[in-house]
Amino acid sequence: MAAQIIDGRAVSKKVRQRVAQQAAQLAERGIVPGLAVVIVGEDPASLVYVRNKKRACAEVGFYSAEYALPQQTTQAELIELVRKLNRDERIHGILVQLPLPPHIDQKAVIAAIDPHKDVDAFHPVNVGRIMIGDYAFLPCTPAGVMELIASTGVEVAGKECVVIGRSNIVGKPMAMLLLHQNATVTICHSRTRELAQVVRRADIVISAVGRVGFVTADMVKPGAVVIDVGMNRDQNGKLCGDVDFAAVSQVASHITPVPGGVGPMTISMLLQNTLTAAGQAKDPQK
Ligand SMILES: Nc1nc(=O)c2c([nH]1)NC[C@@H]1CN(c3ccc(C(=O)N[C@@H](CCC(=O)O)C(=O)O)cc3)C=[N+]21
Ligand SMILES: [Mg+2]
Repeated sequence: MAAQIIDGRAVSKKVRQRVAQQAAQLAERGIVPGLAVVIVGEDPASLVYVRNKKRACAEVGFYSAEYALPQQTTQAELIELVRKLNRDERIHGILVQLPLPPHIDQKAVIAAIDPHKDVDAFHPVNVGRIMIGDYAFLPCTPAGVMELIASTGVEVAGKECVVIGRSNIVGKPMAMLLLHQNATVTICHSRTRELAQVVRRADIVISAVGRVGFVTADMVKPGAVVIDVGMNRDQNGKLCGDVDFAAVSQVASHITPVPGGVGPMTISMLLQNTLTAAGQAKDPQK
């Protein structure tokens, strides 16, 4: 039987409706949530994401400011802008689009962001808070994945969850969110032995590898939930995930498509975090 397709755009729309309602309530207190998006260089894919984020902000009634800096911007100049945004009262969330050009130290830039405005949850303070389960900001992509799993009605507690990929942005925080919901979590990576066998144990598989066709049908336990975080381009330049969707959807119980799965949720959770940041900011009327 074919898997149920998890509609990331539909789940995303619900989250954005909730965010828009709460933004309207904040507006009564004179607060308009504001997001600054900073991009260095002209990577066409990054420019598309930035445009999507800007549009999403407008849809939920947020203020947004875009800073498009030239490729040759120095680290000092970028950090100076970040510090200016830290002080800017209209801005509640700061997103510095990654990756940055190779001459800029990503860690130094992330560390310069005020943790209260770090809506990506990449700052070491926020990463640490995720680790101990005491967080204001959820890491956007993993949080989006949790919402998608919740939308299936499949219980996470006690389940075998396998995360493929160990990045600081997806794999590691993903494992933490699953653990906080009492899953049994395994993280697989390029050095994992018998990866297919490990993945086959999973009730819930989350792939964040970055390789077309990495997750094949033989690696998936019948009835498993399969979440595809991959964002790759195939030979024809078409956006696709890590999962062999046609074959795996014959084995899984629920599966996310790419596009239309995790991607739209990432932006919704970014909006959610910006709203949270604005709600915790000082009330301008007091
Ligand atoms: N500081 C930082 N934070 C990020 O969150 C961040 C980043 N840097 N750098 C780049 C990645 C990538 N990312 C995406 C967000 C939404 C979609 C998205 O909406 N995708 C749509 C399709 C988009 C299309 O058609 O190209 C979908 O999957 O349906 C994709 C990718 C956020 N990122
Ligand atoms: Mg997607």
